[in-house]
Amino acid sequence: MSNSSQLLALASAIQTQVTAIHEHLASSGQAGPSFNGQSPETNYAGIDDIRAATLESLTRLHDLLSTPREILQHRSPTDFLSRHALDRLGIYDVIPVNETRTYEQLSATTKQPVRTLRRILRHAMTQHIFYEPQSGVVAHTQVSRLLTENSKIRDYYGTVCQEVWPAATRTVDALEKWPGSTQREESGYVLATGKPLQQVLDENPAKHKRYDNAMGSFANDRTFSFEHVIKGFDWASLGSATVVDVGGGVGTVSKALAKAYPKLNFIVEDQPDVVANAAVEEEEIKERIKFIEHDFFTEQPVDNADVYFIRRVFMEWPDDKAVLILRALLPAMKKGARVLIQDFYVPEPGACPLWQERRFRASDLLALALENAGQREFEDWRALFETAGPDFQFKGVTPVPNSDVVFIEAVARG
Ligand SMILES: C[S@@+](CC[C@H](N)C(=O)[O-])C[C@H]1O[C@@H](n2cnc3c(N)ncnc32)[C@H](O)[C@@H]1O
Repeated sequence: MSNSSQLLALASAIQTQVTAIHEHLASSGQAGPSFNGQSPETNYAGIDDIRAATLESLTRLHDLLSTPREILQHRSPTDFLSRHALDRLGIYDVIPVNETRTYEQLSATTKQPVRTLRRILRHAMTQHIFYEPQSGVVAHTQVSRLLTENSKIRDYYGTVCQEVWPAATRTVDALEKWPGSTQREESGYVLATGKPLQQVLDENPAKHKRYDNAMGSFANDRTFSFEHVIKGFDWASLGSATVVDVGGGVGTVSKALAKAYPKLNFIVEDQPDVVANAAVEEEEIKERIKFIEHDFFTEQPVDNADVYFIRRVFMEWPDDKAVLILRALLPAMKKGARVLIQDFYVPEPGACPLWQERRFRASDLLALALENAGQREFEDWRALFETAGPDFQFKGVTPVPNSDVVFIEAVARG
């Protein structure tokens, strides 16, 4: 296909895809997407795969039609400057979602000159954060409303601006200073702040709270929604089985699984201070969830479980430590017992839509900047189990439809 025919093919795909979206929205009585903060958010349930395919076609068409120079200009190092300023100046708190404010009113509240506020807000407006229904008057878009109403998402971007951004500016210095290091103490974050992230969080309760809240923002999205855990693996096929939730926090995920699968029993393991805050209130699952204190770098205390489930743990540890976590399971594992991991994953280049791959790779570099950590590709997961020892048989990586997550599976050879 010639390059210009490719443009036509993409345009035609977009026409078909958008027609399907339009028909779905019309038949479900929805007005369709709008940036206006007063409009309801569009519900794409049932057509999310078509929406994703449309975004892919659009991304490719947009990039193909951009000149090389424009491609370089698509992202600016100051993209986050206005978001950082809006967060720090508390602009979200001074414009109620159904109201408007003039720049003069905002100036009186924030003590910043009108011109500064105009520059910052008008930059943010190019990212659909606020808009001016008439010149000089600021109103909410759906994006600014989301940041105003959803404290978790706001805290996520607060963390991005105040922790990730400074770390990113020093990450290449760290790479030069400590080539190939995977130590948290040798990250861009440490060069930017003088301390590893965990220490900064431990010493600053407000930052800690914001960080924890930020992590919670993934609970309902394409990354770590419980729904992907519940539906993404055939738990029912295990029958009556025992699942050890290694590093399972206060058991939130085990509780959701226990409700969905009445034949499963769970043992949730975590550090003593976490287990101390864990409890099960619900009668229907109370008998099927136990908590124990366990350091996952030491030998696994629960013998002969069917599944050792490890979710959102490996993303925090470099390979040398991840291997230790895997090896600590082996003495307890019977033949055929599974290690089931749910974690971040980066597909091979081109194996998923470009807009999605950009997100995966951005989050990979985010982990590098903050903690010298990183996301793993297929080969990395396979190599991890290989290094952990011949007693593991790596089974592969299974994507969960309509999500950004995968299940990574291995069994004990016994
Ligand atoms: C990101 S959280 C994930 C929690 C849970 N698996 C989930 O998906 O919601 C990582 C968990 O690992 C636990 N953790 C960290 N170091 C640990 C260790 N050495 N032994 C056991 N748990 C640990 C933390 O306390 C935390 O609950």
